[in-house]
Amino acid sequence: MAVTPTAPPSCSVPNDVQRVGLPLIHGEKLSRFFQGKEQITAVRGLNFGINEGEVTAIVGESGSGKSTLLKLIYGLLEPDEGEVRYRGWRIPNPREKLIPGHDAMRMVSQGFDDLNTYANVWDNVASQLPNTDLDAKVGKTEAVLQRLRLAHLTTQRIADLSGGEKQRVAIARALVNEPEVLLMDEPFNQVDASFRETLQQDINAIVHETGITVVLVSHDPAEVLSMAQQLLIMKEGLLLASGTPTSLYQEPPDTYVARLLARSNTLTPEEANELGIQADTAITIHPEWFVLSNDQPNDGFEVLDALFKGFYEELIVQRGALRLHVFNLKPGQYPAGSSVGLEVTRFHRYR
Ligand SMILES: Nc1ncnc2c1ncn2[C@@H]1O[C@H](COP(=O)(O)OP(=O)(O)OP(=O)(O)O)[C@@H](O)[C@H]1O
Repeated sequence: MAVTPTAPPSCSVPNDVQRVGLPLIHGEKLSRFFQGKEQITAVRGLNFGINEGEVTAIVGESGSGKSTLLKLIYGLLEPDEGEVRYRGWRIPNPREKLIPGHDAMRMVSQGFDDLNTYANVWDNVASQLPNTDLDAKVGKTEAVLQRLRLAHLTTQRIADLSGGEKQRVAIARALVNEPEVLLMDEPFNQVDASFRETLQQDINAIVHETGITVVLVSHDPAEVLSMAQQLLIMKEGLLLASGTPTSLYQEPPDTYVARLLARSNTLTPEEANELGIQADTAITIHPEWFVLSNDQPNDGFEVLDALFKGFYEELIVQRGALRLHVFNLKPGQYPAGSSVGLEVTRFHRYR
């Protein structure tokens, strides 16, 4: 939903004029450089929109500019070019605001730096609220601790918690002020798979119940494919693509996106031809877009390795110079050294 006219926020920039009709968060020609021995381009020329009440994930390989973009959205860094707007109002930069960070947003950074290690869970969260209304302070703290499944840990010191529990406290601390936007840098980095799933479900439920907008950074898209409505894909400071996880997964706009989202196989036209596919440009075949069989003993691929993944295996197979990654849903059927026939059920052609 596009932004409609509103009064300026408490942290508005003098003389700024609201631009209506934009998405909730709108970035335009946004660039940020750092001075090292040489100039480092952290983000360059980004144009993007983030919708209200959705989860948006910024994904990309290490050093692609994800954290820098998150800090520019929050107002912790000043853009060198371009701007970011929230509800059509420009986000103040650190020179324009005494305590940097937009008033309607809260950020959970990597490494729990904001938590007071020697205080208990309750005090870490409650300290975010003023003492002007003590009943409200207690009620809100209790509610958010309950919501994040921390009610049984209120008297524990942060130092005695697991990484996953600390992450929940950091999120509770950010949410207790009822921000309109929650920004999170690698929120699932230090947590195991089963913990990650329940935390994702809890965040999704909070988005659903409160209408909060969530923007998170992840270097591993597999973590966020199921929870984000939009992905912003970064590479070397550029916004390479944006869209829904499904559309970007099924129809990747280029080979970087295909590799990032699906650990996909990228084949030259000559390699595609070896699989019986006529192509003028590179093609992509995701590892699950194959049917495996024992039917081609002379024309099969040699299994170089069978990597155990639980209910499936990732086979690394080779025929001549052509090497592929293929998923096998019947672990143990094609051990290393055996031969396997492959039929391609689907492939993606780049335009
Ligand atoms: N304060 C800084 N001073 C100098 N260079 C910086 C600074 N912050 C970021 N950079 C550089 O900008 C580029 C983008 O960094 P950024 O942290 O935004 O990437 P990222 O995608 O979040 O990486 P990661 O996934 O490894 O955290 C990198 O080359 C980084 O070294």
